[in-house]
Amino acid sequence: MEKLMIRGGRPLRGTVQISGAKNSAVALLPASLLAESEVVLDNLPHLSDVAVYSEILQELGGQVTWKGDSMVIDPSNLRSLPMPNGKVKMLRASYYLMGALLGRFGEATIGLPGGCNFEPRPIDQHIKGFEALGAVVTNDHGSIHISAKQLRGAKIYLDVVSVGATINIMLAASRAKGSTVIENAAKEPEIIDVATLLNAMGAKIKGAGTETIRIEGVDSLSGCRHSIIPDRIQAATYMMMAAATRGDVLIDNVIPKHLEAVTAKLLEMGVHVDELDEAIRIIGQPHYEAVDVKALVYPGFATDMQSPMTSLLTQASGVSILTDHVYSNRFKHVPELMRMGAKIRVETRSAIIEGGKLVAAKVRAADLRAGASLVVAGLTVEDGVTEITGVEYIDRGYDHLVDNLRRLGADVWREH
Ligand SMILES: CC(=O)N[C@H]1[C@@H](OP(=O)(O)OP(=O)(O)OC[C@H]2O[C@@H](n3ccc(=O)[nH]c3=O)[C@H](O)[C@@H]2O)O[C@H](CO)[C@@H](O)[C@@H]1O
Ligand SMILES: C=C(OP(=O)(O)O)C(=O)O
Repeated sequence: MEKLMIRGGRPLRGTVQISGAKNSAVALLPASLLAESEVVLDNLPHLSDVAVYSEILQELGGQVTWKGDSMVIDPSNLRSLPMPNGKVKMLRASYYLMGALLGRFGEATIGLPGGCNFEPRPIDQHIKGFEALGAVVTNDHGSIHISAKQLRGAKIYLDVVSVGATINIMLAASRAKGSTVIENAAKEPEIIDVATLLNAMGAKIKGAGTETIRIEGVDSLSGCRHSIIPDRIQAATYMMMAAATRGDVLIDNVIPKHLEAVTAKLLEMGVHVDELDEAIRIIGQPHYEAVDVKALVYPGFATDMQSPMTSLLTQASGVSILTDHVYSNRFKHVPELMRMGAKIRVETRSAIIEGGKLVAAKVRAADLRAGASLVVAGLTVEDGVTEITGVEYIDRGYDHLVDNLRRLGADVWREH
């Protein structure tokens, strides 16, 4: 069993480079399967989710070659093989194979997805979208079979704003006959990134990033080169680490606009934040005010950032209330933070956090962002060593974490 060990209490100082976005990468990799020739993805993060996805692409007959931070994907010999089990269960984002294979081959059989299991993650809106495009969808003991002789464009209103459903429908509709309109679409930057790749492949998608997306289906898509947007969740986590340790860190290679919700909250707490063109500098302060945070769909404060934010709020004076309107039970980090001395109470969809010093403890990351929250917390602890297990979850979303933190002056290492 691997552990992440942190001897905290040192202000982080220096520069950290943010890699490409995991939540874009895991949608762009399946999107590349829609092309009939080579796709090159640049700025791809070296994460376990990306490694698993590249193995899935190879199982389907794709050829995958890493070249530094770029991946060359040759989908010309691809088939739509049934994938009821195995690697698809290791990832939430394996559900994008449904839209991609349906678009390319008119057929897909994919096991229900895995990923971080903080609460049920339904796909009813994805299925509603595929059915509206004319596909027949059946569930055979947890394996979803989707087929259509000919996908036809349709008007689809999403009952809930879903990033996954918006992207999955865009993937399939790119190859449908006629026009598709997605109403009440999600607006996350990762959706724009997927639409940018698909358009570079020859798709006709307009309105990505707004609540109405229009897709004119095309007969075929071809290869292209695309650079992935920076990871806003990783960037937000480093912003919180810098603030929590009262450090001074330049978070480089980011799109500050994608981080506005977190920047606004840090400023409200009293953190010094400088927004530059492609970087954000965080200068920690001795005193922070408690603030209330609501996790919402974009451009609101992302649900993926709320766990590390919980740890930062333990460093503020007074009581903060953090409410998650996307996933009401995403609080698996709270009992572990309480082992570290945090005073937090969870009521319905809110964590009520009273500021105070944390102590070293042995804790377990129950999911990816819960893990990130324990790292933020561990970095603040002045005496002793915090031991974090469940490191495999953290590896899903933070590449070169130990190296990055060490370069910023943290005393952090991994142990078996
Ligand atoms: C809106 C939001 O912040 N989404 C985040 C969420 O996306 P993720 O893809 O998990 O979630 P969605 O955006 O799809 O879902 C948002 C909400 O809609 C519900 N839902 C979703 C699909 C569906 O078919 N039916 C349904 O009821 C979900 O239960 C959830 O409450 O986690 C991803 C990875 O952690 C992030 O990249 C996304 O930014
Ligand atoms: C939970 C996350 O990932 P996934 O949806 O891929 O499980 C995340 O990125 O915070």
